[in-house]
Amino acid sequence: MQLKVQPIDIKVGKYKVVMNSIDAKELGVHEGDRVRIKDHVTLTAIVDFTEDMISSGMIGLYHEVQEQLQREWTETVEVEAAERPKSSRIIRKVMDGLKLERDEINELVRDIVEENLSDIEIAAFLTATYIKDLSEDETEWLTKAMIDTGERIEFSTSPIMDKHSIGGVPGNKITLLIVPIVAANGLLIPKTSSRAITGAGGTADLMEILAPVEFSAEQIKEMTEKVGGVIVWGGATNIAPADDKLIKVEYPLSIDPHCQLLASIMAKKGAVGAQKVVMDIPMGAGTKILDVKAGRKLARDLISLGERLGMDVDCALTYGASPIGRTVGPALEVIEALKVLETMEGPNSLIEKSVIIAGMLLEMGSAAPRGQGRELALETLKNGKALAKLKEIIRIQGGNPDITSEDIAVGQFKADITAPANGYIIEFYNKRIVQTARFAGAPNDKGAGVLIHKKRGQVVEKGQPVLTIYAEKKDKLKDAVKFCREHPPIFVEGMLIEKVADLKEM
Ligand SMILES: O=P(O)(O)OC[C@H]1O[C@H](OP(=O)(O)O)[C@H](O)[C@@H]1O
Ligand SMILES: Nc1ccnc(=O)[nH]1
Repeated sequence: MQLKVQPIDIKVGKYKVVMNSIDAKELGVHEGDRVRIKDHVTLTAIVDFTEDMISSGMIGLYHEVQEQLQREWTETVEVEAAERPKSSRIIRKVMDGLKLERDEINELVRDIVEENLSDIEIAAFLTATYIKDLSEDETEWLTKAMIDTGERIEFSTSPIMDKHSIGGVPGNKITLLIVPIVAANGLLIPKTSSRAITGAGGTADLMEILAPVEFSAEQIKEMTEKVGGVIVWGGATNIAPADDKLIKVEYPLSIDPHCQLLASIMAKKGAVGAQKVVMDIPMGAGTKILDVKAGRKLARDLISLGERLGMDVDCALTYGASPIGRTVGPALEVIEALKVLETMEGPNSLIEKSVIIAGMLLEMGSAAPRGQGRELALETLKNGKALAKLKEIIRIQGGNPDITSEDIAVGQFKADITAPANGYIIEFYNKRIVQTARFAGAPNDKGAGVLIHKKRGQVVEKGQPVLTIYAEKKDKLKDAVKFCREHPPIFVEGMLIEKVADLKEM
């Protein structure tokens, strides 16, 4: 079928076209099916429908397709129905709970990287693995395929250190302290982070307030060799490029399936050439890992996957049932982390967790004798060497090294959430805190988030502020306050959970 080209100058991150339903029917394609566009080059694209947007006889080409075809809009193209990629059958196999061959996993990852799969197909793959985990072999192949479809960094010195958190605990800004502590002690740590997955601010979202986070693999190597460390966004690099494409679909579902989490983290570590890695596994109610048993299993899986990739992995099971520190959301978290670096003033949960994990890295990298890593890490914080190193990292990434915690702006709209009764706070719901911060606009609105005044175990009086919500937009603040009122993130001893009068309502 010959169709006249209508350019649509929107980037959708995939080869996608819009067709009128009459033409689509004639061609025998449905939404989500593939068409082959034949011009001086041939490409396969995913079909979208919108009757009013495109008239019959025309085909809308999104930016990526136009770029590939390099044609003017007046021209026509030949369009024919195409088969779906083989990967959609492979995904079906995962949905049926069947084991995949290594070649199939390679093909699937290649199609993810080359944007040949729709978000619906990727969501089906992720959901299937959420319901039934991939085997150890499949997870190893997935990780290796993710590494092999991108660039790799090879350093000429060793050891190359790295850390990663599995996420799931709000306010986990520890990377901003750990990377400079480790680099200040002469070790190399090329840290790649993701943006928020289930939270309200990933490390990449935080670091972006201080400096650009988008660099090529080559630049990461160069910067790390110069100053000892970087904190960059993995998604901007061609390092394990499948990772961010999967995370983009995980984010709206708020899921991080076990095998995907392993592959996502370990592919990034493998691709930067990390040799000695510490994993932070936050545990407890409202986190990704509910108890010690599950935490130990994940630790074993991470260590064993590390062995398969030739990496030495140690794990820290950490307390995650309450947020780390007192802030959740990018700007608030950066302020809190900088204050600790500047003055050592800050919550113990943040300082202690950071120095313990930094200490483990210092010992693994032989920068501190066994048993003395924590002390050295604390000393590096106290004597200002960590702050000086963070400034070097900010400078080399192109940010302003003179920035202080005072310079960082939070959202101009704010509202307090007060205690509903007198008593001890006996529950603190992580997920509701994250949801509140997300309703307020985090992580995209950097100034949005939640400041926590009172934590679990503390006494409150009725009417006393427990949280302050910050937002950059008034409407978002309203949404966050409404959510918080309907789903209180804290529970004070003695509060009523629910009144039940009629069994029929249950
Ligand atoms: O949004 P949730 O799922 O909580 O966690 C995702 C965060 O956890 C990891 O932290 P880090 O890079 O080790 O500091 C990721 O890179 C990301 O920043
Ligand atoms: N799935 C993931 C969890 C935490 N960090 C990541 O990079 N990826």
